[in-house]
Amino acid sequence: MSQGLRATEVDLGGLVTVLASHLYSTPLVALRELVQNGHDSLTRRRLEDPSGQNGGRITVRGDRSRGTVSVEDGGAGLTEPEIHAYLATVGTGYTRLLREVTGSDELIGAFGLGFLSAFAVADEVTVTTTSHREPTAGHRYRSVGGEQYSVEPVPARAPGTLVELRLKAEHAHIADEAVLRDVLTRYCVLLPVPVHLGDDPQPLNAVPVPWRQDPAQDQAQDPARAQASADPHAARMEFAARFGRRFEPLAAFPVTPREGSDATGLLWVQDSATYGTSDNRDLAVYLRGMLLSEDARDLLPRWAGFIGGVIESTRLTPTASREDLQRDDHYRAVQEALADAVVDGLYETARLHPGAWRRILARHGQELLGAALCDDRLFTLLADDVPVPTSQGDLTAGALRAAGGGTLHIALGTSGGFEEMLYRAMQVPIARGDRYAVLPFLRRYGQLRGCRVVELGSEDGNRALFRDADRPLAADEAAWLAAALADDGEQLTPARFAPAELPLVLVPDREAELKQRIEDDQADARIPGAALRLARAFTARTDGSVRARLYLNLDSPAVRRLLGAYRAAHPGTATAAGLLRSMKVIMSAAGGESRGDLTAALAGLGAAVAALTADTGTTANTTTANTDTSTDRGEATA
Ligand SMILES: Nc1ncnc2c1ncn2[C@@H]1O[C@H](COP(=O)(O)OP(=O)(O)OP(=O)(O)O)[C@@H](O)[C@H]1O
Repeated sequence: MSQGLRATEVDLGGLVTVLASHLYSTPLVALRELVQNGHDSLTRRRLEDPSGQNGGRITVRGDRSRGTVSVEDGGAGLTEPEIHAYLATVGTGYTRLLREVTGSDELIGAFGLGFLSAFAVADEVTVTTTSHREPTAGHRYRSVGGEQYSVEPVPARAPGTLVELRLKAEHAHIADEAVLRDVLTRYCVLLPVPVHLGDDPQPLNAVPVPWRQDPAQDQAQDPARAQASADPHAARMEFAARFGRRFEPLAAFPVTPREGSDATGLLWVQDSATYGTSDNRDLAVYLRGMLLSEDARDLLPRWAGFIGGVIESTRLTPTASREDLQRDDHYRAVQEALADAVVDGLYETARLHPGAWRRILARHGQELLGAALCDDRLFTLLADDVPVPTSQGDLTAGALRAAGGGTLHIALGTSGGFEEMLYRAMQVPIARGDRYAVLPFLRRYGQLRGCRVVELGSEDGNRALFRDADRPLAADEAAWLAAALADDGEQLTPARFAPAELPLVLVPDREAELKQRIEDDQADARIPGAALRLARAFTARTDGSVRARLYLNLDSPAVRRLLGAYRAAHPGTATAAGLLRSMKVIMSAAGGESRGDLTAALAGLGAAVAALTADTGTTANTTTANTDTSTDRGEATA
């Protein structure tokens, strides 16, 4: 076996295909790479010939009928040896060498790969170029597929380069002006050189970049920019409105360098009706003016689903495709800086732009509740402002507390049911603890402001609301009431509560409900094992046999009369009890709690009305009918 060193073979054809077609997520990236080469070439020319032409531009043209796109620059151009050494050599570029020599951080290219992406969209690529160092010589590079190429002399042109693509049939749409405008506006918005589409005299990237504005310099150079930098808030809003494709901005605030992060840019609150679980984070990252990542949402905090933005940073390291970022220390530093910038920006908005702040609270209330729990400063900012959904519409925690006489009332169930009715009767708003983040937010608010929190549906909460009856009922009375009023799984609990007009309240045991749901979900195998074990640990103390507590209000005149009638063996006792029971079942059905037999309850109601309006002679029959209904359910009767 040979021990000598051998050269690794490269299958150039395969490599070109991989690089051209699989490195980038979208073939449109080819446009970005060609515009970037134009920019670097203009920069090269300025660095090599500082006294020469100033400015320079890039022009992109599309011709749908011919199926071509061209990118032209007035930059440094290439000599023939440079064509061979840099343009046609994969992995080598003059741009990187130039950066190393000059230390310029304006140059974008680094890998010597970008040009190959032209072959992802084009069958044939032609490059016609004249170097500013040899202004009398012209060269034309031509390649079909990228694997082989030719270079021939052509008449000299003004220094610079014209790259022409003959598009593959499947990419012919790229030549459409609308497509080019859309893609290039986004790619080039931060490029310092003007990029023109066709003969349009207005560059695609003419929008003033608010975080790059220097009032003194702008005043000297451009009145429009000077105006923009005089009103930074208006300039930010305009940039955000133009850039944010999906949503209108409600407020925009700057990203500034801070410890470990050089990121600058703009963040804005999107005017989208988002919900707790929606993630509309939208962040574009630019490196030296070129779009690097269209969707860098992970740089934004997870809770900031309503934030859009643009940042630029020279410390974030791109992957070779320049579409994603290395997850290194700088990445994490920028993540922290952006979280701070969002919180600072929200503070600034609350302080300086109350109208916008109100709209943000109204639009993103639910998400902000969750966000407040993830960030202490945000919690402090939002604690008294953010709306909480309640039975009386959205209220701030402070208003909820004031209306509850200093207590925050929170329902744990999903529907109003009797709980809500109780509170309606008391005219106390009750927070919807089943909604996203409401319960933990209010618990924390209660701690912060030192106020009582009653969670209705939990044992503790119920105890706080329904005072124990001070004198227990006689055993036979309690047993009779339970039989006459409670359905299966309901535990009758004599109590005292306001308002006195309310005779009874059925409060489902939310923990038992949860247990039931977990068992059902498990039957459907929807809960993964680990989650199920956790949930079970939580519901272990609930045996599940008591699904609801039926609180009987001993302060209620109706209940007192009923007990008096029972003690006096009044003939209407069973009718009256049946009426209350029917009312309970009907109301819980109306509240979305299907407990008890609704049909029997409705029939019971009819029977009671009949009994109450009957002649004395027929009362006994009706009472018997009601008694029969009870017996059918296997319960004791009076
Ligand atoms: N329009 C142009 N004008 C002058 N030189 C060019 C032009 N386009 C490409 N080149 C030369 O060809 C080289 C290779 O270009 P290519 O786009 O493949 O890589 P790059 O720009 O150097 O790096 P990257 O892969 O990071 O974009 C460049 O470094 C530059 O020297």
